[in-house]
Parts: sequence; C-alpha cells; structure tokens
Amino acid sequence: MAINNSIIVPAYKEKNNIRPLVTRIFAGLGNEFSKDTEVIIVDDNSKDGSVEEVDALVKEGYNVRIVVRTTERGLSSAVIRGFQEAKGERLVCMDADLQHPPESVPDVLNALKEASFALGTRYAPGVEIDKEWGAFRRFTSWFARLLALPLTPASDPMSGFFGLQKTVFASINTNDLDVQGFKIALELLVKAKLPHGIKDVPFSFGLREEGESKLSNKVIVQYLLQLKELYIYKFGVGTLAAVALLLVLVVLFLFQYLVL
Ligand SMILES: Nc1nc2c(ncn2[C@@H]2O[C@H](COP(=O)(O)OP(=O)(O)O[C@H]3O[C@H](CO)[C@@H](O)[C@H](O)[C@@H]3O)[C@@H](O)[C@H]2O)c(=O)[nH]1
Ligand SMILES: [Mg+2]
Repeated sequence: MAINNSIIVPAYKEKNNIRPLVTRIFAGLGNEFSKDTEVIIVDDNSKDGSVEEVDALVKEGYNVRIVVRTTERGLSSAVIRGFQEAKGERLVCMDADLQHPPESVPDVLNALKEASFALGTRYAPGVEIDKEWGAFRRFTSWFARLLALPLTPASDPMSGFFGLQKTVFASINTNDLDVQGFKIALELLVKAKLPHGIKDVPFSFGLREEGESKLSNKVIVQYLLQLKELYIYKFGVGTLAAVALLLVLVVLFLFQYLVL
C-alpha cells in the first residue's frame, strides 16, 4: 500500500525510547492510518544499539526505518533530512523521548487534512504545561515566545511536535533554512507559504524518563541567533534596529550565564 504519512523522529542516543515510541505510535494510529504510515528515525551515529532495535521492530512487522548520519549533527538538520527521505504526503515531526505523546499523532494527521501546518501546542485551554518547571524556566519559555511573536502568530513556535503538507516542504528551498539548533518549526512557520493556514493541536508535554536532554546553553545561543536572522529575513531590519536587537541578544546571553 502507498505511504501517505511519514513520522520523522530526530534521535540521538535514544535506544531505550525507540521501542515504546514506535509501538505506541502504531497502536495509536488505528485502522485509518496504520497501514499507510511510515516512521523514519534520523539518528546521528549514536552507536547505542538504536539500529539493532529498529531492525528488531522491522522483523516484527513495523514500518520503521533508521537513517544514520555520520557526518552531520543537529536536531533541525536531522528533521530536514527526514522530510527529504519521506514518502508520505503528510509529514509529522516528533521527539524520540516520549515527551510528545505518540497517541496524539492521529490528531496531527487529521489536522493536516485541512491545514497546511499542524502545530502541537502546549499553550491552549485545558493543556497541562510542564508541571515540573520552576518559575525561571517558565519565565524563559514565556520570554522566548514573546521574542518570536512579531515573526509568527503561532501559539507555540518553539514546539518540536508538528506536521506539514509535503507540498509545503517542497515549496521551500532548504538552503534558505537555518538548520543550526532546535527550532525548525519556527523556521518553517516564518519561511514557508501556508495557503491553508495553521491548525493547533493541543498536547501535554510529558517528562523524559529515559536518556538525557540535549538542550544546552549552545542551543539557547543558537535560538537567539536564529531570531536575529528571522527578524532580518522578515522585516529587512535596518542597521540601527539590527544593532539594538543584537544588544538585546547579548544581554540575554549574559543573563542566562549569570542566572543559570
Ligand atoms: N539526530 C539528532 N537528534 C537530536 C539531536 N539533538 C537532539 N536530538 C533529538 O531531538 C529530540 C529532542 O531533544 P531533547 O534533548 O529531548 O530536547 P528537549 O530539551 O526536550 O527539547 C524539546 O522540547 C523543546 C520545547 O521545550 C522543543 O523546542 C525542542 O524542539 C524539543 O522538542 C530528541 O528525540 C533527541 O534525541 C541531534 O544532534 N541529532
Ligand atoms: Mg526532550
């Protein structure tokens, strides 16, 4: 049967999460989607048994494959690679560590029946947000969203759980995308043409139980640099404004070193 849906999972040292992730995705897909969906794991040479785990799942009949990159690293570029490998007309991106509920994948696929972009959002009525987060993490998350507000009206542009139509992805020149860092959804929301708009898919961001987060200070700096690029891309900001923005970014950079 032809594949209509591709679930792309960037993964680095996620061996223990791969089995529960893949089995829960397919269990959640139900009759409508399970036959025409593939899962593509894009692994950056973890060498932790992830390849063997995927081989075992393939033998059990799951439509999953793993792309191992040996010369590149990084979440966003891994997602782009997965989109390029995908056979489906509907593309979904989600993390390997089960923080994005596999059972919500059908909601993303259903949203893509109408919308160009389906955005998993942690900021919607009735959604539980990050119960374990302290005040400072909540503040930085809120502030990071505030900085992105002039770029996109999307409710959660920092989300790593989203979907888009293959035609939307095909209309972008991937060389125009900044693939440093974690925020590939933001990049796509600003640069892609979305003729049928964005549909929110509320979800509760779970806790990582296996493995470790790869979020680092470097990722925060990459986000700030990405914002600067996107402001210039969108507004063609003049020199003065760009310098002002840079100053803000430098202050923020120092701020997170002083406070963290
Ligand atoms: N291939 C590859 N995968 C990576 C890399 N770095 C991280 N990943 C994978 O990307 C996913 C997210 O990484 P985490 O380390 O779990 O990130 P996080 O701090 O939980 O961040 C998540 O939440 C953010 C919102 O708070 C999101 O903005 C972000 O995109 C991500 O979904 C995981 O599946 C992880 O294995 C990399 O260099 N290469
Ligand atoms: Mg995580």
